[in-house]
Amino acid sequence: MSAEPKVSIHPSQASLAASVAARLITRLVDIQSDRGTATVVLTGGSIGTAALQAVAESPAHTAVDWPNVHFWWGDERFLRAEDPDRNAVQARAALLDRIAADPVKIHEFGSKDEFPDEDAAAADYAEQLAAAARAELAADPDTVQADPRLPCFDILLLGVGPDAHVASLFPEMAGIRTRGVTTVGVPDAPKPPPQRISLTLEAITTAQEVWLSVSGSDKAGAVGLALAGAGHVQVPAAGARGRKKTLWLIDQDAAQKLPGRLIDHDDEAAG
Ligand SMILES: O=C1O[C@H](COP(=O)(O)O)[C@@H](O)[C@H](O)[C@H]1O
Repeated sequence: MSAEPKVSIHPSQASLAASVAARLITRLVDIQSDRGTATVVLTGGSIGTAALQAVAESPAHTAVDWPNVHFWWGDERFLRAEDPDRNAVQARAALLDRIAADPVKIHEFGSKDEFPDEDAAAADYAEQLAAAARAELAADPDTVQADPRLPCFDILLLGVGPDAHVASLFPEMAGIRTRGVTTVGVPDAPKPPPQRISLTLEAITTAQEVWLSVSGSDKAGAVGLALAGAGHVQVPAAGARGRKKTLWLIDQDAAQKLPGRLIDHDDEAAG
């Protein structure tokens, strides 16, 4: 089960980041009003980090019950814990250190300070995820999990690289082909740093909602191919879909090669 992509186009990178932030705040409030807690999977990258900063700067963010939000990551760069290039370090500066998040619910990937290599850190994250899934089920036996090894991800945020990579799953490489596990160590990413850790595509597609945020003309080709229905091994972003919603939030520069049938400037269409 996966949702067909919907596309929302924004005039600029700044308005895109503000829109992602506003949507995220609104959805978290909605989810928490139903269930009390919410689970979001964060991304690194330019727009992902700008959107988190926009959340922190929005007066509306106080409507979210932040101590009851779980934060996971779709991928991480395998570096020392406080390296400024780590996605978690950037997310902390942009948002997590500025809200009342519960440290126990901030689930970072392990670092080079703790693990000998990216495979060991990936295995540890898979175990953290599985433990959270077990705890979720114990707290509410009616929880419907898409995969018993994973907690229910309400919203999973992704950026997209110019080569169409998502998380740290790069075209034609082993990570995007990996099946049967929830996380994967990436020893040889073409984008620095080479050592990374990522959720697998199977894990990403368990999310209820997958939101891909993309800005810039250098990514227009990747967006066009992904939305034209390319294969996920060549174009990983094409395979990133949510079970209930797949939402592409892009700016006009990234929309230049969008298949015509998908162009809809009415933002509500992607709601
Ligand atoms: O390295 C990464 O790149 C992608 C895309 O980043 P962007 O700066 O081109 O938007 C990001 O989604 C991923 O989390 C990150 O590790």
